[in-house]
Amino acid sequence: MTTETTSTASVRIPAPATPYQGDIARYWNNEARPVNLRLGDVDGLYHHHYGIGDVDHAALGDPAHSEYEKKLIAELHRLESAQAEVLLDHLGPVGPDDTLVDAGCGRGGSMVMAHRRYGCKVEGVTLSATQADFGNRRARELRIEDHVNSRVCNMLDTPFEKGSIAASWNNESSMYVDLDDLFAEHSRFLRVGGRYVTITGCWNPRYGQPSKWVSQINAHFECNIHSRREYLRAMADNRLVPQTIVDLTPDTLPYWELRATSSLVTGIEKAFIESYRDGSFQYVLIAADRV
Ligand SMILES: C[S@@+](CC[C@H](N)C(=O)[O-])C[C@H]1O[C@@H](n2cnc3c(N)ncnc32)[C@H](O)[C@@H]1O
Ligand SMILES: CC(C)=CCC/C(C)=C/COP(=O)(O)OP(=O)(O)O
Ligand SMILES: [Mg+2]
Repeated sequence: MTTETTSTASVRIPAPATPYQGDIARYWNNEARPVNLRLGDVDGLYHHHYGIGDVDHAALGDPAHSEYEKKLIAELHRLESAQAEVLLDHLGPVGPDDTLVDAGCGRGGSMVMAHRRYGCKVEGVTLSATQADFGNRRARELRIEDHVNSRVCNMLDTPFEKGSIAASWNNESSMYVDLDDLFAEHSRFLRVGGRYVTITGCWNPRYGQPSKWVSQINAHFECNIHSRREYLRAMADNRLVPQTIVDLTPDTLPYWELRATSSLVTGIEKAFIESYRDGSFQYVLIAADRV
């Protein structure tokens, strides 16, 4: 089912592997929310993930000031980029000759950051041709297209050679796939001793089952949030051994509380805030060694 069906400015578009993947491709092809585009416009790094860290209230200043909304957007963007920096901190030693894989790369903001930090190649895969075109256009504008490349490709079935990749990650993209299939593919293309990192939202087994808030988030994004237990079990089954697990829930709440006050709200803020507060949902980073 990987017949090429069409192509856009810079990418080949294989047929979706499943009807669900076709739905997700359409979802991201049509996505143009101001909360993502206006934040990306701040410095040209376009993210589709959330923020962590303390809000800088001094930088925000007086809410009555005419420049406040602009400052608020810059602050939300700063927290989202801080999230990506923390993910990159956990990739382990990476050199300029290495290649990294961003699985579910969105518009490519994290890929640019990884290349700037390590000078390495970064290969991104997304189901969305719009996103891959966007990421490749940004890479050309930044003159880093020889190092940063996005393609339309199922992250469960990539063209990367066995053992060829130094490190790889999923940043808020693992809730769209079966975790066994996902980690089998990372494990295949990662070299032994390589590093895998994910930042994800997962439901908390201590709560019992997915809460109504988690169900709302799934419906909002057409995704299927896994439990923390599923992550650890699927990693263990696929030669990925957790080295670091960080509960980022307390670090992401300030981002959501700030976002809920902005003009760019999308309606999903309450579900994140309530589920993080009631303990049914957690925002975690897991960094694992490929053994
Ligand atoms: C919430 S966005 C995260 C984007 C990016 N990681 C970031 O931090 O900005 C989810 C991404 O996962 C991608 N995705 C979902 N399922 C996928 C699959 N099976 N193969 C490749 N990409 C997939 C979507 O196309 C989208 O780019
Ligand atoms: C933590 C979880 C469960 C994430 C689900 C995946 C997702 C849609 C992430 C954010 O994308 P986005 O930046 O496009 O979303 P928004 O428009 O809400 O900012
Ligand atoms: Mg966003």
